[in-house]
Amino acid sequence: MTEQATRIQVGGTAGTDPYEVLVGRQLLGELPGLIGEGVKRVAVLHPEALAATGEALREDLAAQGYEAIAIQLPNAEEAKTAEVAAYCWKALGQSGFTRSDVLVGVGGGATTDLAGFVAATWLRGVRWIAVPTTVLGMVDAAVGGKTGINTAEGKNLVGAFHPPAGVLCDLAALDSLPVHDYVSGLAEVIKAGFIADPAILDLIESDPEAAKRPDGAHTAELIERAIRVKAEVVSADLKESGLREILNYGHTLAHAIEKNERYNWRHGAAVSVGMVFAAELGRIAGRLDDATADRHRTVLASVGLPLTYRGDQWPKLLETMKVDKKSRGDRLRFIVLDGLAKPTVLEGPDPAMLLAAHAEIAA
Ligand SMILES: NC(=O)c1ccc[n+]([C@@H]2O[C@H](COP(=O)([O-])OP(=O)(O)OC[C@H]3O[C@@H](n4cnc5c(N)ncnc54)[C@H](O)[C@@H]3O)[C@@H](O)[C@H]2O)c1
Ligand SMILES: O=C(O)C(=O)C[C@@H](O)[C@H](O)[C@H](O)COP(=O)(O)O
Ligand SMILES: [Zn+2]
Repeated sequence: MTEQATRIQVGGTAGTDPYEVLVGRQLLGELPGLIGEGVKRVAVLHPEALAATGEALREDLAAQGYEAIAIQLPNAEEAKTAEVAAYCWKALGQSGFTRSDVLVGVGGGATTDLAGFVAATWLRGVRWIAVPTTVLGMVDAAVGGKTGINTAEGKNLVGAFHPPAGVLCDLAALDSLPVHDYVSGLAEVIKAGFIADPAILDLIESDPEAAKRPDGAHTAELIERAIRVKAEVVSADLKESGLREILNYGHTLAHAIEKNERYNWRHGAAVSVGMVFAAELGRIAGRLDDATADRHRTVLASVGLPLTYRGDQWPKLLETMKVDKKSRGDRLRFIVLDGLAKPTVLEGPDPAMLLAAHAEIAA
């Protein structure tokens, strides 16, 4: 039975279909309503780590009369490849998936990015539902319709905007999440704090140890606040023609670090270093006050997120950053802060400025 859940609406403006993000416990009772009428087949895409969850969900859907299949994906970033997408297309083709059938992505951000991408591309777009099972998936990846895969040249370079029909954030899923992954997700929560909702930072600073636990006093509030930040931004600018770029705070360097580490760093850990870099860039550009720049280090370190990266890698990182999606021609663009919760774009910063900011994160 579905317990009382918090419902956050996304979209519904500028011609986009509205959908809801539900946050609570035991939410799977909501799934049939989201799957909708006249659906014959449902595919459950899940990572290896959630094999039992994926199979249980498949059995549940089969018991409800759907032709349900489970498609197991590799864990984490290994799922976000053209080969894995092709494997899914083959499974859907062999099962006769039509435009009236539905995909469900159950897992972390890597799983929902891949599941959403397969849904966006199969028959040029079928309905999909996100069931995020990590902090990061709940507060960021499953919301907003950015789907995609990586290529040899970099992170998320191929993808589509294809919003889900609904997002079910069952907080009970977080109980099995390794602490390393839990903390990684906090980087995106903290990002939401710096770009839009400083109350998030106050809550984490009030008890950093509790912030690292699913049973922490403020867990639900932190997750809901971060979702609201994301929902508001993507509702105003689904396709990133302007405002949505603020969600990329810290990501220009983060994606370059992830690629450089062959995706052995979690996304959130890289975003943590990327935000320290962006804060220094803002400070050096004369936009961000010292106290807010320093606060990045203290709040990120308080939950155990990294602040530095290997100093000898700068030329490679700079090269990779050139293919960041915010770049225009040869001009690099960064999200920086003009002050707390005042994100803005820094266009084509001087190379010396970038080097100086890099010196502040170089280990
Ligand atoms: N589309 C977007 O808007 C958006 C936003 C932010 C991040 N992302 C993407 O999200 C990805 C990172 O997502 P993530 O941090 O959730 O990592 P992840 O999806 O790689 O998951 C981390 C690990 O945890 C396992 N896992 C997932 N849920 C679990 C659970 N409940 N219990 C035990 N293990 C579990 C996974 O199988 C994986 O091994 C990156 O690829 C990033 O680019 C996308
Ligand atoms: O939703 C967005 O927009 C974001 O930028 C959120 C980011 O946290 C997320 O990592 C996103 O996948 C990055 O997108 P990209 O366009 O830089 O690949
Ligand atoms: Zn991110």
